[in-house]
Amino acid sequence: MSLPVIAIDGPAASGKGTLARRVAAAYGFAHLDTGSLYRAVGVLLLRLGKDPGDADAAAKIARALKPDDTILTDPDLRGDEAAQAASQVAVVPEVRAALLDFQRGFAKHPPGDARGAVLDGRDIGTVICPDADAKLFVTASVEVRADRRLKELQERGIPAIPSDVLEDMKARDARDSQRAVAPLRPAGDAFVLDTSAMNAEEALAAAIAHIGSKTGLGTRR
Ligand SMILES: Nc1ncnc2c1ncn2[C@@H]1O[C@H](COP(=O)(O)OP(=O)(O)OP(=O)(O)O)[C@@H](O)[C@H]1O
Ligand SMILES: Nc1ccn([C@@H]2O[C@H](COP(=O)(O)O)[C@@H](O)[C@H]2O)c(=O)n1
Repeated sequence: MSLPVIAIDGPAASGKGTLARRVAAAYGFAHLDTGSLYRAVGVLLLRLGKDPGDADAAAKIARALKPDDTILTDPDLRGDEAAQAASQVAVVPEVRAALLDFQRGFAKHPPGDARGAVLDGRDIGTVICPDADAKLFVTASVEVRADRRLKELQERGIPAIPSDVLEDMKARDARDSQRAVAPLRPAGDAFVLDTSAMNAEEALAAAIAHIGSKTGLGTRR
């Protein structure tokens, strides 16, 4: 019998990662942040001194990526350089193809004794898990998202110029939603959750209400 899968997609800093972690904890599911896979490919490419636009080198790295590779938890993945490199390697069809089995493997056989899987990214509901039991598309206005990212950077002690953060966010949105392969868009059957005026608790409550209505699943507490 297959285990339940929840797909959570959305643009940068929409809060999908925060929501995915909380949904996974609420249901006792394993969570995969699929952005970290693209970030890992981007960072490894930069460390080899290659250009993030080098499609052949990026595809080779993506094919070799394994679930227990230490790069997947490397703090360098969280930086803006990694985010920009990730969105460049993410346009390469061979990179996306190489990471497909990794993600579907996680959804089908989540690690440990997890009772299901939550995957967050850009194409989970449309490409990776089109048969997911529930799909959410988390969004917020680009200004709200840039403000969240700015606060996050400030909390980490990283200096940032507000207008640069907003422009970077717009550039990544454009690259992610306009690429030819697996562009960022809500699946036809996704529940669109605009968190512009919601805090993380309110977003979680709305997500749980939707997941419950679609699947009949109850949370652990
Ligand atoms: N509903 C919310 N209200 C306010 N802040 C939020 C909300 N959800 C998340 N945040 C904060 O916004 C920032 C971005 O959230 P998060 O990392 O979850 O976004 P993301 O969509 O996964 O981003 P990315 O795609 O860039 O990894 C974090 O600092 C997080 O704590
Ligand atoms: N399913 C996915 C996940 C991510 N990407 C690309 O990676 C970049 C970084 O993702 P974050 O979620 O960590 O911000 C993102 O901008 C996408 O270009 C993807 O294509 N598909």
